[in-house]
Formats: sequence, structure tokens, C-alpha cells
Amino acid sequence: MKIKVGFGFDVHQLKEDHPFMLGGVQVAHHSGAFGHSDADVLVHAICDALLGAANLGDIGHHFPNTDERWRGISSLVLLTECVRLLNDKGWTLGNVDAMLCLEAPKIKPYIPQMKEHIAKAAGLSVDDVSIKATTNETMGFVGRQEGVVAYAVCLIERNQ
Ligand SMILES: Nc1ccn([C@@H]2O[C@H](COP(=O)(O)O)[C@@H](O)[C@H]2O)c(=O)n1
Ligand SMILES: C[C@@]1(CO)OP(=O)(O)OP(=O)(O)OC[C@H]1O
Repeated sequence: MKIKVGFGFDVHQLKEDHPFMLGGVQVAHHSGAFGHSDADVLVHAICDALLGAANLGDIGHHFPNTDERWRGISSLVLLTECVRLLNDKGWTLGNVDAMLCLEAPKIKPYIPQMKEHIAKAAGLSVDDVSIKATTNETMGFVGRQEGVVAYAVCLIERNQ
């Protein structure tokens, strides 16, 4: 059995009165992440971890922000497609561990639902999806609530 790890990172700007999608869940807040898709920073970091593990490039390579097909799209759809891409190379996704860096709101109450949505989109069991969060202790652009950051790692495996 061969195993590989992947790492992903993403950042999105926060705008007032904008929907805030995180892990496929709409979070109640006065501002939300802005982007070409639904700007789900958490799912984007996970997509990049998956693509990185399988050496398949990055999310912008597969889903360019110049392509109208991806405008406003649910990032969970992109995640399912990333899993298909790595499955096509013979890889199976093992687990995902992700970290959100977000000053507000507290996302702890949303984590079980996020795990369910991500697990369903990625074909994983909920126990193989870990989501954690931290504030940036009021420092920098995250601390000023100008943006949100996410990091993710994953493991993939195949028979040689
Ligand atoms: N947006 C966030 C940030 C943090 N949490 C939870 O709060 C705990 C404490 O965070 P600190 O940054 O103050 O250490 C953290 O461990 C998370 O469980 C959260 O839910 N949402
Ligand atoms: C997902 C895509 C495509 O809609 O758009 P955004 O929502 O702007 O997200 P980003 O993290 O900049 O990366 C890839 C993009 O091509």
C-alpha cells in the first residue's frame, strides 16, 4: 500500500452583508466570504489538499475563476469532482484534517453539520473529517475581520 499526504491553504476576503458559506453550511454573520464561487474557504483548502496529494495541480487549474460554469457554484460540488479526479488515478481518500482561522463568529456550533456535508461530498465517514478553528487573537487581517483563512491536510492511499 502506498500512501501520500496533501496540504491546502486558502484565503478569502470578508464583505459586509454577504452570505458566509463554510464547510457547505451558511453561517449567520454580518459579513461573508467573497469570491467567484460560493467562496467556501474551508472546502477550497480541502480541495487543494486532495489535489496536492495526488499531484494534480490546484483548484484554480481545474476550476478557473474565468469560467462562468463555476460562478456561484457550491464548493462541495468542486470537492466531489476533486475526489473523482484522484479516484481516476487509483487513489482513495483516507481522511481530512482542516483548520479555520476566523475571528468571528464562533463556528463550533456549526462543526457537526460541516463535517456531515464534507463527508457526504467527499465519500468519507464523518469520523474521517476533522474541522477545527482558532481566532487570530485580534491580530492582522484575520484579526481585523477583513478575511478568513483555512488550512487542510489529507491522506490518500492506493495499491502501488
Ligand atoms: N471562529 C472561531 C474561533 C475559535 N473557535 C473555538 O474557540 C476556541 C478558542 O479559540 P482561540 O482562538 O481564542 O484560542 C477554539 O479552540 C475553537 O474551539 C470557534 O469556534 N470559532
Ligand atoms: C473556486 C474558484 C472558481 O470558482 O473561485 P473562488 O471562489 O474565487 O476561489 P479561489 O479560492 O480563489 O480559487 C479557485 C477558483 O478558481
